[in-house]
Amino acid sequence: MSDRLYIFDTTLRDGEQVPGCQLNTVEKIEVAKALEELGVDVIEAGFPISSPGDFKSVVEISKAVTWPTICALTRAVEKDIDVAAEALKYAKKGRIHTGIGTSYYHIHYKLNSNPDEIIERAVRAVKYAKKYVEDVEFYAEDAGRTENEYLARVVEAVIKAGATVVNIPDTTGYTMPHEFGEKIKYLIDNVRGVENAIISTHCHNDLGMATANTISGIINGARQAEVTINGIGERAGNTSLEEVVMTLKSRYKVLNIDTNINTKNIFKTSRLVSNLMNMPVQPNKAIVGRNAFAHSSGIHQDGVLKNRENYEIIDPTEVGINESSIVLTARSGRAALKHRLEVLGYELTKEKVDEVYEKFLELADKKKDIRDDDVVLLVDDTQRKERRIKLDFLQVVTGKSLIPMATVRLDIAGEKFDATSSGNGPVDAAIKAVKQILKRQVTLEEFLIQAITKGSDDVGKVHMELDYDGVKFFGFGAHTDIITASVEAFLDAVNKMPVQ
Ligand SMILES: CC(=O)SCCNC(=O)CCNC(=O)[C@H](O)C(C)(C)COP(=O)(O)OP(=O)(O)OC[C@H]1O[C@@H](n2cnc3c(N)ncnc32)[C@H](O)[C@@H]1OP(=O)(O)O
Ligand SMILES: CC(C)C(=O)C(=O)O
Repeated sequence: MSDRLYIFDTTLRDGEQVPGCQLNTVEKIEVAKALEELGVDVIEAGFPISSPGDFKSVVEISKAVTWPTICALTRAVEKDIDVAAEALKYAKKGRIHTGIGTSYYHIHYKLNSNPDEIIERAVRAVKYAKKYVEDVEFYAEDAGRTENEYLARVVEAVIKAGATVVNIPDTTGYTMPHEFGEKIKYLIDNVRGVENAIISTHCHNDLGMATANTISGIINGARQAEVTINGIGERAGNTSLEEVVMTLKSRYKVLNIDTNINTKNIFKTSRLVSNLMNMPVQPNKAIVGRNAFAHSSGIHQDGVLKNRENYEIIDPTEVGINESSIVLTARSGRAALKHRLEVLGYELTKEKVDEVYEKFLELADKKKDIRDDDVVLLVDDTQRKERRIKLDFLQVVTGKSLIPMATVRLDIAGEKFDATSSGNGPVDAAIKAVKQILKRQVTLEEFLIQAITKGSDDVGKVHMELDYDGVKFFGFGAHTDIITASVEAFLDAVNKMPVQ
């Protein structure tokens, strides 16, 4: 039979401690409702004594949320507990989360106390909170750096005092997975009455091991994990909800542990939190980062297109992402390009794909990522080769305090023609040189240049409208060099005119 892990979300408390991530009450309610929809068991809604705004948020979240337990944080201080209890009065299921530091540092340098006095304060706080609510969670702050024998004494005492959940935080993110796992196992094996409480993990990510430590704690008997969306939280952050949940889901056969999380809501909740808190998700963040299901190198893309599971351990739809993405870069191969062409509606022969691929590599070496627009332009560009009048060569001299000059060589039905011209700008000089060769009376009626995306490495798109003998001809060109794009657009229109 499988075991159940309770998910305790502290995005609205530990996550919200991050500078710049503070939310107002309305925003907090929106996040709380999303967390409820996601299926978390406990929402830590705030630290009510800390400010009137946080107090109000805990009150309003308690009213707005239907079934998850609403938790409020306190110190081992009676006034904190009174205020938390007051804030939780509308919660259908309320929990007070109280606690105190237990490491040598915290006892001596933060609390100016001693180990026995800390146990007394811990017990007093739990008993005091029990006057208000049945569900009392105790945290042994900095448990990660607390000696196991002493920690076991603290845990035993608070469970005896009535704690229903005991949180073993690695507050400073100091432990390694084997140490954290051993700590949890030590408590499970040595604390009398441990079966009367749930042991919880609350790991910070200072050494990048928050998720590994949490999983190690779970393997060793913890049955509640304290997590945040996107792993946000004090300093380097907390354990991320999505990483823990998807580890349990992906490695179910080994771990045999369930959660109540509706994983299909993970991505949208991640984006909601990121947007409301102005906290971008790093692109390579596991599960929810922009690149978590994006494949950019040719060998991987080919593998994914043959069978997604060659390079993906999670089906992106399981976390609410529509599909894996194949990102075209200079490291992509023909399989990826062909796939993109097909998505865009092009069925090209192998030879044609090879031709487009060569152009694609030239462009991809200049431009960081290739978008659909670029691919369309590349196909158009290879078709351009079949035209009667082609641009063979273009050289432009331009700059501040210089007269712009352009030299153009055109290939007209296999014969080469050169011309040089000045102009009031480099485009004007180039078009004048082209006109010298063509000797046609064409008028440029409209000229539009656009950058397709955003970077200075972008492809410039040029649209032109020419008038020849009272008839309009439209031309289109695209290139990372806008003067080349302009000449190509001009020639595109000219190629559509009747042959002289
Ligand atoms: C590890 C964590 O993430 S814990 C949660 C951290 N979150 C926050 O701190 C946000 C909310 N905090 C606050 O709003 C304020 O710090 C308050 C309201 C709690 C206290 O404010 P102040 O009374 O001005 O105290 P201040 O913040 O300067 O110092 C904290 C005091 O609490 C004591 N303290 C710290 N933790 C605990 C605890 N768990 N139990 C009892 N006392 C504690 C400190 O020793 C210090 O006491 P001292 O002034 O006698 O030395
Ligand atoms: C208050 C506790 C649970 C905490 O946030 C920590 O120790 O990191």
